Amino acid sequence: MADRPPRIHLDNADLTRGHPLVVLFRLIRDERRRVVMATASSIINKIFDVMPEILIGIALDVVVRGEASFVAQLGLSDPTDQLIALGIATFLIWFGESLFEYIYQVLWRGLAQDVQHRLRILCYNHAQYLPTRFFEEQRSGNLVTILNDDINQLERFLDGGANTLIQTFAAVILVGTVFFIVSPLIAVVAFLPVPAIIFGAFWFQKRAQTRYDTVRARAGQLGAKLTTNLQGLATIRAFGAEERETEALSQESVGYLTANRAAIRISSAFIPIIRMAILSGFLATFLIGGWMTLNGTMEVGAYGLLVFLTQRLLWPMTGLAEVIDLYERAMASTRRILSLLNEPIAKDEGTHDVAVDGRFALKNVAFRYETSNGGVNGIDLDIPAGHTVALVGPTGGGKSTLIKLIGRFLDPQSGSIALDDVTLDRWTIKALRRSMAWVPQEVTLFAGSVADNIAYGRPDASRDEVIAAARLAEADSFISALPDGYDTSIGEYGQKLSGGQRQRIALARALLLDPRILILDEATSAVDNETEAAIQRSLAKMRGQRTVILVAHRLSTVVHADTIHVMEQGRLTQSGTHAELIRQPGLYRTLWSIQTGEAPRESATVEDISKAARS
Ligand SMILES: Nc1ncnc2c1ncn2[C@@H]1O[C@H](COP(=O)(O)OP(=O)(O)OP(=O)(O)O)[C@@H](O)[C@H]1O
Repeated sequence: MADRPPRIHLDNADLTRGHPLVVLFRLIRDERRRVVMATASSIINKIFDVMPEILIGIALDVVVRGEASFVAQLGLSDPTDQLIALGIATFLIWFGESLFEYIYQVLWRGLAQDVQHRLRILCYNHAQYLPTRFFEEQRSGNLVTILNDDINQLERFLDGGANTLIQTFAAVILVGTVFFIVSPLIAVVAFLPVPAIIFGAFWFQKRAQTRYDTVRARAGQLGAKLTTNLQGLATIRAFGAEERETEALSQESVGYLTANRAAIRISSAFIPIIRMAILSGFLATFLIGGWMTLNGTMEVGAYGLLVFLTQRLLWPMTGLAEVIDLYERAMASTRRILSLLNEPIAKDEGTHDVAVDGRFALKNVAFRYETSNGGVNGIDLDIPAGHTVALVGPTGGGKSTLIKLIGRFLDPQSGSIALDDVTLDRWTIKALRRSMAWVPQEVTLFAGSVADNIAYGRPDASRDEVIAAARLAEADSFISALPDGYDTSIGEYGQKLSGGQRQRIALARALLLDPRILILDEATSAVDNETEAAIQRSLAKMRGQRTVILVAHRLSTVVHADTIHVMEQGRLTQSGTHAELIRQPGLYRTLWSIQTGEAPRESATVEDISKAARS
């Protein structure tokens, strides 16, 4: 079944309602038959498991009472025949026990694997649709911990916990029945510790619960710190911060360790306490049964049977402690998993899904981040189809926020953004994603070949189409020079690609989509002059064919734009062509002077200026 793709519920509302355990069962509701078979195998195995004790009692009965024994009453009068029959029964019982142990192990552990597989895919899939804002507030390492660690905790519980619970319950019923048949008096005495054990288990569970919640939260923090540090290893090394970071990580690790110790102190106390309760039940059977046998009111075989069975009844209950321990850890993890699944996904309620022209109209758009005062305010902006529009301005001015709003990765809190006269919330997300291609500053390359990476948005693209896109992005010549050309593996070679080469692959990837709208988010900030010039040439070739929105710090990138908008403190403060802006006093002219190192000449052509800026 693990091969079957899991049923994905994007709307998890009805799936994740209720107690975590109920949610787990809901998750495997289509596996009812397997659960029933696994439960039956656990019970049958338990029946076989208590049989040897009964056989010991019967064997004692045979050797003590001979021809008057219980087995003799079944028709086997010769004690030797009785022993042989008992031997055969013992063999069959052990064989049956082993067989059903194998079956329940395979079934329960298989189910545990399926549950973890389904939850992992469900969570990952859900995470992909969460609003951008969620990730800006979460540390991604915490998400990795949920997807890995927390789901593994759950698997550990399901692996053996369900079986232990069922078998303990079955043992109480089975052994209790035998006890009541043989001696109701001893049955009552032997069962006296059971309520104490169950009470103890619940007492323990209550105390353990909060401690395990802390353990899981600490595990999330530790995972987040580890991920951040491993990703930023180059920076740590460059600043010689290794010792400081080891100390910081050690503090997180100590936090996790301390939380675990608190949980361990509670969980370790359970078995010794339960052992004392078991001792009282065992002693009662031992003494009262012995006294009754001495008095002749109980057979030796029955006495032996009860003494052995008390162990069978009470000892497995110590296993409850371990199960409750696993259960508490698993439920703490499940609560974290469910809190992720209950995060509302980004709204996709639009229905408009037609070919896109690429015309934007923003009216009085405002957006403010909850966790800072940053954002954008009062944005009025028209972007005609096929125009190249640039956003420039100081850091923190709101450029990235604005393009996230245009791409509908964020929704404005007031005002409206329309694409081709239809507000963004009325478009399907699919249509928006299909029409806009992004070239980010930080390029992510995935495992696979260079060609696979260029074709990431259109896996069905032919090799010719991939090469054409690479040519347009001026990436073809360096890709052809790689050891295996377009088939060069990114896994083996990715680290060796320069920032500029990665950037050109990203541009090719975007161009292969042939989007109506191309968004370059500081795509040229960190690249060499040659790559910047190459990207400029690519953009020049597609002028008028698609709407291009580019965010840039380097003004040389934007001189050719049809309109340049300057953003400061979340507002648009200047708009115009390069030639217009350079002539007016304002931030653009100041930035230009700083970047070129000279005051602009009014007669300078765009090409002159561009050259000056790049030199
Ligand atoms: N995820 C976030 N949570 C809270 N505040 C944010 C977040 N992202 C940005 N901000 C704030 O919003 C404001 C605008 O940021 P934004 O990233 O849009 O500016 P920018 O012009 O793109 O800057 P840069 O040129 O440095 O990329 C800043 O004050 C920033 O601190």
